[in-house]
Amino acid sequence: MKALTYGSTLQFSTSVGGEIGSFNQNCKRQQTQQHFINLNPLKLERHRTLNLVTAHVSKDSNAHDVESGTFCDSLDGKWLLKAKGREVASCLDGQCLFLVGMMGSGKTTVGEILSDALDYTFADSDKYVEKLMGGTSVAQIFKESGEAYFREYESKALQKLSLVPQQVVATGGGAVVRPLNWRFMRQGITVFLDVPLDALARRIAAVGTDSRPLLDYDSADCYTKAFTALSALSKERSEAYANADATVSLLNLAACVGLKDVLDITPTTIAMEVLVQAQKYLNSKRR
Ligand SMILES: Nc1ncnc2c1ncn2[C@@H]1O[C@H](COP(=O)(O)OP(=O)(O)OP(=O)(O)O)[C@@H](O)[C@H]1O
Ligand SMILES: O=C(O)C1=C[C@@H](O)[C@@H](O)[C@H](O)C1
Repeated sequence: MKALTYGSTLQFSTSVGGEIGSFNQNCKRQQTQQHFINLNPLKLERHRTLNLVTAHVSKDSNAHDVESGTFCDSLDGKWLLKAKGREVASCLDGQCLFLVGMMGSGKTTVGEILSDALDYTFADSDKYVEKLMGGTSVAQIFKESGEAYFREYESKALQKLSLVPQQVVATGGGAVVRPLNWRFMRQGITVFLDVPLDALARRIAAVGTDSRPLLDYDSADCYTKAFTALSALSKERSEAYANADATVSLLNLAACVGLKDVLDITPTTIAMEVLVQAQKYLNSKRR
């Protein structure tokens, strides 16, 4: 049996039913190539005891999965995410969590997972704008009425959404540029999903640029036009994204879980890191 040693960096500390358990992920692979998941037996609610001391990782097949963070998508990983979610929800005390980041950074995908972990509802500000506009798509609004018009409605959407407690909100990629929007987002906490441009362009090229009007402007191949437009937008917006209360850097996270390609990090692993960073921020505010 292989085992993983989890020592630091990704710290999933859970407090459930009064008992504390900790899940520490050591990013540095042991010289010996020995892997060992060492988790304290966790006393669960309803007196169920989950013994997470060992995760059975077969020699050949599953070791890579664990190292790559797929562990987080296992049953134990999902349980840990839920436990962490409860812990962070109690610190949030009903405040919303706003995800900010470039188009394709995973705000919707990760946001839905987070809402489940926190027992929050999920809202997508682009979808909210479409609802306010009687079902007209964002791409159509850009085409028919222009970006400035869309931005007005985006601010209205964020204002409305900021009034509803216990929500995870996936914001539009450009929401950060308007100071007014920060007033609404500051009602809750903001987390920036920082994804390298090349990875964003590869993701977007896989689904096409049709629904993302700011990227759909010339006849170059999908990857090139996405990369070119994202680079320009990212330059304009990097300072604004840095205003977020916490940042999840996919580059750091990939290094941490021993992955070469950030696109191999699962949404559940990213969601866990959002919770870890959000909690760090909330704790620092308390001090
Ligand atoms: N960690 C991930 N692993 C694999 N695919 C992902 C991951 N995160 C996002 N994706 C995929 O990337 C694409 C973009 O993700 P998503 O829609 O969540 O991003 P977004 O930040 O909400 O984008 P936008 O601001 O443009 O609406 C989707 O096709 C989604 O399935
Ligand atoms: O980055 C942006 O400016 C945008 C991102 C999308 O979420 C949409 O809000 C819209 O396509 C504009």
